[in-house]
Amino acid sequence: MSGVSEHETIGAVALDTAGNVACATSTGGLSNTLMGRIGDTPCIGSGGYADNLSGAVSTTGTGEAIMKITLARLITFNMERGMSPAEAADTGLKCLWTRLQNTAGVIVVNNAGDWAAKFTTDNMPWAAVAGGKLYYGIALGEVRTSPIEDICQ
Ligand SMILES: NC(=O)C[C@H](N)C(=O)O
Repeated sequence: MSGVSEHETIGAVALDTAGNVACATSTGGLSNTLMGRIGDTPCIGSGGYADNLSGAVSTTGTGEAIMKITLARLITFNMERGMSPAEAADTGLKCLWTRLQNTAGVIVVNNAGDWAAKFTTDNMPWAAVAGGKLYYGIALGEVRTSPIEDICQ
């Protein structure tokens, strides 16, 4: 992310065989913030949100902006209204830019197993496993695939 020092935020979203979705987000926060700053990561609806009715989201970016629009909840709300994970993520990230001129990255899975990794930052390392395949990338538009067996040796 341009101009912002990050400390390795890691997120995960998952769907199990019983139809349950889950999200997890961990972060070292941002540099040069006030002592005691909490940030968005532990705030439900901002750093992450999961609801079996729609799907799960994990976010990374500037916590103050993400919290102002409760980005993770906004994306699940978009899915509740019928959007795919990719559309819901793009719409949420567009809102973050339009309202606050801020960028972020998100990973999303819905309760049907469709998923998306979207970001408006310069890049975001991401990976997904679905249908026996590994998908991964870093740069905008980069989607590489490899058979799951290749990484399970
Ligand atoms: N890189 C990050 O995701 C930082 C985190 N969202 C925070 O503001 O604390």
